[in-house]
Amino acid sequence: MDGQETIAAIATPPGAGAIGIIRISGPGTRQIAKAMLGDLPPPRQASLRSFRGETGDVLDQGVALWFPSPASFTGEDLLELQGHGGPRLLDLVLARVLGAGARSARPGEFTERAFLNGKLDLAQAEAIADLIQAATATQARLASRSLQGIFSRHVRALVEGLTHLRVLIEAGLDFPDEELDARPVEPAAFDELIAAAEGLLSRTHQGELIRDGLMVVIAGPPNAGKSSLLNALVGSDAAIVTEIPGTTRDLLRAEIQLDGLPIRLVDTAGLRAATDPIEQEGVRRARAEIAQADHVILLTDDTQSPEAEPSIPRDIAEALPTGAPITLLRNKIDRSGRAAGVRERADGVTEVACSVLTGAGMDAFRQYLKAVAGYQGPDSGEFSARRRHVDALQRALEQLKAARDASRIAAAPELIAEELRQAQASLGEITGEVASDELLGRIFSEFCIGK
Ligand SMILES: Nc1nc2c(ncn2[C@@H]2O[C@H](COP(=O)(O)OP(=O)(O)OP(=O)(O)O)[C@@H](O)[C@H]2O)c(=O)[nH]1
Ligand SMILES: [K+]
Ligand SMILES: [Mg+2]
Repeated sequence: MDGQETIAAIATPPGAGAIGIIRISGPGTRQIAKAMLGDLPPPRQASLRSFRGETGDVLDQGVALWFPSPASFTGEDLLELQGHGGPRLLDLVLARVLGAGARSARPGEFTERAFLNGKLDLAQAEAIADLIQAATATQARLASRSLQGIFSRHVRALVEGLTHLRVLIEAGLDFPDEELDARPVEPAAFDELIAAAEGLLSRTHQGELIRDGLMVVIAGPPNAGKSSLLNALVGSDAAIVTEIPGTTRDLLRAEIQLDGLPIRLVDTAGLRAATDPIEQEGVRRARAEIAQADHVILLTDDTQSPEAEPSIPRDIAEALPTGAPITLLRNKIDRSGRAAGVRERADGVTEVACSVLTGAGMDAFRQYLKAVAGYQGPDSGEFSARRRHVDALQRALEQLKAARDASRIAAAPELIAEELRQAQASLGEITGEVASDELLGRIFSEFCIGK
């Protein structure tokens, strides 16, 4: 983006409100300010002004805030007009600004310019969107910390350590004849960096869990008690429960929080070879959800086969995304007589025995859900993070380990240097030093207009 165009947008939410704010940024802002306000207000001071139309008529009166470049949010000349919050009035004032040479801003374009002008890095820019979209107090608190640059500082510290290693290794490449320090960098030199990367990855994962949570799909044969489980977790009669098998056909979604961990629950149609076309479609949808789940809870009715060790059907196990756990929940133990609890079987399957109806074993099940996700509680979060941050850190960690392995077998220093260079590039994706236009487009299009 060239930053040559001047952009404008209404920055306050749609609808009537006490105050409505219009934001203008870019090289034409100064001209627009003079045309509409009569003069350029003193920088960074609230100034009462009339906002004038093309013929000099007063459209509104309010506070004008003038931030000359570079000391502004975007780094460009920026003007904020704070007038009355009537939607028609705001449209009028915006039309006037556009008529004076600005164009409508795209979603997130102000923040994108702030990023491109070095006012904040990419992780901080994402934190702005997270702050605005935060649904819980914890999410807001962590997004605010990311916006303050707490996450970015951790990433930068890692990059610094990495750069130090690169300098040592690449110096050897550039001056191979100098005998002074021709000894290869010890593998131990990588260990500290790898430990730091592992620590940051774990904290980033907590931040991602608190921001995005996970999707848990409740599946199993008809009448196992899937909808009853959804209702018990939600704490209300969200789903229809009857003793008739095949009650649920549509997918039913509900969001819950376990101790600050957001969980998107999906109740599904009972899995069986249905003849009814509506139920068939329900089963098809259930399978499609399983294929996208972060965790599948497979219910069985324990009164049906209390003696057997129920197995996980192969087709279900294979439909799951790689790495997503599947848990067997033996329900209705109030009637089968089994003791409540969580146990890991010899074949590696984790089994939860509980009664959704009486609540026996349900607390242990809730604890188990958190533990499987690796969630350490609301206080474990230090900053907000996204999936792409976790992925980038994971890649950097693998590249660091590859560099250490290469140094262990005394591989060519070029190889070690290349792994380190790639690790640094992975970390650079988080803060945006390395970012494709496609990635930027994806990130900023999620913003609201005027931000
Ligand atoms: N005794 C007992 N009955 C239960 C328990 N959980 C559910 N039920 C009963 O089992 C029956 C079926 O429950 P649902 O929740 O509708 O089962 P479902 O798996 O959603 O069934 P479909 O939607 O038809 O596939 C209902 O009569 C429930 O009251 C339990 O823990 N103990
Ligand atoms: K049912
Ligand atoms: Mg149901």
